[in-house]
Amino acid sequence: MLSQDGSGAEILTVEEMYSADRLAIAGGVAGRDLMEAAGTAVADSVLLYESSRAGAVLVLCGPGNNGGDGFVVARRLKAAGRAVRLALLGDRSALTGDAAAAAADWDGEIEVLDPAGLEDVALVVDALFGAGLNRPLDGLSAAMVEAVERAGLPVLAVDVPSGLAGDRGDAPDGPAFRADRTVTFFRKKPAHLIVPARFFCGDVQVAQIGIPESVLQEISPRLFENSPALWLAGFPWRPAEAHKYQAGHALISGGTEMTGAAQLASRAALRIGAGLVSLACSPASLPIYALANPSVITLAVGAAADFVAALADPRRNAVLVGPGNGVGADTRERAIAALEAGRSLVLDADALTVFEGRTEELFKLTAASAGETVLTPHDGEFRRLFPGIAGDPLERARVAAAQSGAIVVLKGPDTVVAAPDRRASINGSAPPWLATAGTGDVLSGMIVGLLAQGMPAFLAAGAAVWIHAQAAFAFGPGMISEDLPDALPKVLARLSDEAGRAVDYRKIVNNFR
Ligand SMILES: NC(=O)C1=CN([C@@H]2O[C@H](COP(=O)(O)OP(=O)(O)OC[C@H]3O[C@@H](n4cnc5c(N)ncnc54)[C@H](OP(=O)(O)O)[C@@H]3O)[C@@H](O)[C@H]2O)[C@@H](O)CC1
Ligand SMILES: Nc1ncnc2c1ncn2[C@@H]1O[C@H](COP(=O)(O)OP(=O)(O)O)[C@@H](O)[C@H]1O
Ligand SMILES: [K+]
Repeated sequence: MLSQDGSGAEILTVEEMYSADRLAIAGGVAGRDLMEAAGTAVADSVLLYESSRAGAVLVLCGPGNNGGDGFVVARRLKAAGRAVRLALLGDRSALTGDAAAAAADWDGEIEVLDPAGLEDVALVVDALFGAGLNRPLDGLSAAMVEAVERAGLPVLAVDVPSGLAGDRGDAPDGPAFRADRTVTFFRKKPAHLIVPARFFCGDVQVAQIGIPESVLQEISPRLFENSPALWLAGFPWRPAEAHKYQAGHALISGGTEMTGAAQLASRAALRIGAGLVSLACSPASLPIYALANPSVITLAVGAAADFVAALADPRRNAVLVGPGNGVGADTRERAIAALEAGRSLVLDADALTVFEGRTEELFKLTAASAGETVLTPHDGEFRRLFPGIAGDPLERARVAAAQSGAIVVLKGPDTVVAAPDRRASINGSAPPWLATAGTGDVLSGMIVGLLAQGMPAFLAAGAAVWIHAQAAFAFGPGMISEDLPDALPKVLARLSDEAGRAVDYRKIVNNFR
């Protein structure tokens, strides 16, 4: 499965990466060759992207295989004519296996790791610890991190910046290198994507080192970087002969005071392709909604029973409750009605908050519902709904999905989409200008729009999160939430080109000219 940069979209835990190494070696690839390829990829990256800063490359080697990679880097750089120094943490005689062999091939000096020895250094290659780090850095390695940071030297990390645990996205327990670039091997690891760990990695480059793709069948990863590779094949492009009812009918619950939220969601649901959108609101607020949204059907819903009646039409196949709905019994009743009607459902914002302390009731209903449910909390809403769940965003989203039986979209700079069966995706890049009022409403509207078109919830949520971020990139800084729905067509056009559908549309257009 290929992601945008051409590497696989799978993300491997450290344990899974060790399995990949083991399986490759069992399949006849020599461990020493993997290390040679890894070190060579890092050296190539140094030679390709290094700035014109004067001075030597200082390779810091640790006691394990990450250090072994470092010896290869140093040898390759020296062979390419680059001035290079190498410093080792610990004793050379303590090196074993492939790392000892790589050290034996290094014919230069082996310095003692010394935080005071940073004069005339242009770039630091951090090969102290990679996947094997099992406790916070201390002593000499911690002092080295601090000295490099004080000196303001650029850092290229091998596999993972030392001090970070590859599996974890939260802040490191001790000092860690802040790398400008990290070269990792075969597939990314969780720390390369989850914030704040991601911020320690800089640009992440994935190098292929000879591990065959076939090892993934045995490993069967459950975690992916969010990219079209995950969901494009299931994207609901309109067939040429479709009428609007075949593209689904989303029912969106609107509030009485915060009327903007449901309008943003409705526009987004239409832009992402829902055939029809009905917006249910109080009779008093109906003129506000109706005047501003000519393509949206407005329904006056006074009492809870009116919302149940609106759900009676089976063509209203996907429902969104929450944006601007208000934290009251009304909102909860609407959510419950949608669950009991067995619709595909998105619960966002106030529809999450109204279940604070009542999650047992909610989760019983999600389990019993004939439709899939998507919960889209930001961090604050997540804490309200799932007060006992700790860990980094990936772990929290996964536990919440298992507890609730719903797809959980934990929003942030690294939005995680998790399913009850542990499938999860992490969105690797979203621009910070998405952090503005109303963008979450747009996202929930996009998800319900895709659900209405029949896309399975895990894929719909992943697609919406990715497209949402891409639309924000396409618009650029200064974007406000109103801009987002109207930025969707550009991203959809690019995607439909990628999916090969654009050809069909062009044929149709040309036939009529
Ligand atoms: N064939 C392969 O497998 C390939 C692997 N590759 C490379 O190998 C890397 C993984 O190598 P690895 O497993 O040897 O672990 P690594 O990160 O070097 O450190 C382990 C050592 O550190 C020690 N230690 C841990 N924490 C510590 C601390 N805080 N402070 C001090 N010491 C600490 C720990 O010692 P101990 O726990 O026994 O005390 C142990 O001795 C991987 O990231 C990639 O770069 C590539 O070459 C491709 C092929
Ligand atoms: N620092 C950030 N970088 C990138 N995206 C962000 C950042 N902070 C928030 N977002 C995204 O912005 C959106 C905000 O949603 P939400 O908090 O629900 O806003 P609102 O309630 O105002 O609609 C989410 O999609 C989230 O992933
Ligand atoms: K490292």
